[in-house]
Amino acid sequence: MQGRSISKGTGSGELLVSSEPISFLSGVDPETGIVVEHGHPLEGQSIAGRVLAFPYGKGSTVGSYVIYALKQNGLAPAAIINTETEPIIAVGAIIAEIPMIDRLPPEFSDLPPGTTVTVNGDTGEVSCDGTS
Ligand SMILES: C/C(=C\C(=O)O)CCOP(=O)(O)O
Repeated sequence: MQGRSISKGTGSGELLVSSEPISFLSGVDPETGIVVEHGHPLEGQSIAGRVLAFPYGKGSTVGSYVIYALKQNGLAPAAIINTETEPIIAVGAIIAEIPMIDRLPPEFSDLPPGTTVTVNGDTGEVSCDGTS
């Protein structure tokens, strides 16, 4: 599936999908990689090593730095997919060198949980590697 390149590089992992936006500052613990926002659909789940898909970022601009801190701590997502990104997530992914794309076709939402996907941030493509 073809999307838009945001941050270069290639990353593979199990798809973790949030129907809701994510605030990295105060919403994700950079020391554990776990979503800690109360009531968030991903609350309690680790984003480390996953291909993290969510609509777009929300909250503080400091979220870019939290994404960088996650990478420094070895807890970053393998790649990020947004429906339509905005500067906080895009900057975080670029400075942390996390592959990132957005603007995928609607069929992307048909991929079942547990699918392993590869995100190519150079070309903007995502490919399905199978289910685990
Ligand atoms: C630079 C900021 C905070 C800090 O140094 O901790 C301000 C961030 O402003 P937001 O309105 O939260 O983006």
